[in-house]
Amino acid sequence: MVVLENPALEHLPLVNLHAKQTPSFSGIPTIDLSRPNAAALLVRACEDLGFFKVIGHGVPQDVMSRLEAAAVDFFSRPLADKERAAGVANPVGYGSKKIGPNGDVGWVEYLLMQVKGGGRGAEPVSALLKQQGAEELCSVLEAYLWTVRRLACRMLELMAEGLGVPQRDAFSRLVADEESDCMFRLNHYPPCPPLQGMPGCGLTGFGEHTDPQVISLLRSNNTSGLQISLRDGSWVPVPPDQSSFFVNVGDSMQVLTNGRFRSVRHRVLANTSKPRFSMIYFGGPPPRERLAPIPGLMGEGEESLYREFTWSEYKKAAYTTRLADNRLGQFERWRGQ
Ligand SMILES: C=C1C[C@]23C[C@@]1(O)CC[C@H]2[C@@]12CC[C@H](O)[C@@](C)(C(=O)O1)[C@H]2[C@@H]3C(=O)O
Ligand SMILES: O=C(O)CCC(=O)C(=O)O
Ligand SMILES: [Fe+2]
Repeated sequence: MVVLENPALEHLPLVNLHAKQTPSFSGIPTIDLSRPNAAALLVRACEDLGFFKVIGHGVPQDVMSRLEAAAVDFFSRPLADKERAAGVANPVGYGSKKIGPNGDVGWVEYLLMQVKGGGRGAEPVSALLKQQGAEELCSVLEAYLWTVRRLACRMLELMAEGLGVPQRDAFSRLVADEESDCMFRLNHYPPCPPLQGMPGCGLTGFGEHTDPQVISLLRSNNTSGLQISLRDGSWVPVPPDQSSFFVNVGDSMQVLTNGRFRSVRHRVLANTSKPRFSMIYFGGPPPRERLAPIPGLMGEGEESLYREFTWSEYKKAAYTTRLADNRLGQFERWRGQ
């Protein structure tokens, strides 16, 4: 495996590892999708934390490990090869250290792809990859995206059921549509030695942020680094588990539930001894979709916390922000009144 070229550590953001702890935190909820109480537990986790771990998900282990192996192989190529094979990220393609267009950086290299129709192929990056000898990555990607999209829809249906929304596909239809704007990301965080002269500081792999989409499904290898933020602003580590999925509620889901589900802030710290590989499916709505609270969820006289906007407007606005910004803030109705 190659380590990122030109590390320039001094330009990467640091975090204080001695920051406030939360003694009362009872751990990341683990939900077994094969159990009959899954719908109620999903709702509780989305309301409390906006984050949970999923077991009994039905995605075959070999699909996950084959994709990881293909990703490890891709990231081990020379930089010029990776850039040629995927194009330089803008925003899709291969990126190293630079995240997004507005000056964010992290100790990470990645492959970001647009996913057609929620999970029916990662065009056009995969077309390029195929030409460049990454056939295994493309074929296993197809199988992975197909199963992970099904999993996303199943969880979104269970959430609707758990919330008592009569229309079972109220959320899932958004990521299942032919026009759905989903993305897929492979991240590689090389190990980073402890910072000399700065004890208690860690290097940021991927800075704190919320995901703009409806739902994100993350699978990683067994290397730690992911953290989530609780309501009091403290950070808690997420123990890695390569056989499970970790799911976060995105900004769009917070809007669809009028703030009942919480879009969780999360970040990744570089690990000092082992590389971390993660793969994340971001389920997003069709560009023209109007995002507003689901009517069946609104109490009598309840008003939307947000002014109405389309996913395409939200995504465009997101790309003018820095990672850590509160992207939903500018769409809140009562802001500044
Ligand atoms: C700094 C940025 C990177 C990002 C686009 C943005 O301007 C703000 C949102 C970022 C994010 C976070 C979740 C996903 O990783 C991502 C693909 C997304 O949809 O929004 C990234 C964007 C990116 O890396 O292009
Ligand atoms: O790589 C990870 O573990 C999380 C990355 C992430 O949050 C993202 O890509 O949006
Ligand atoms: Fe994220």
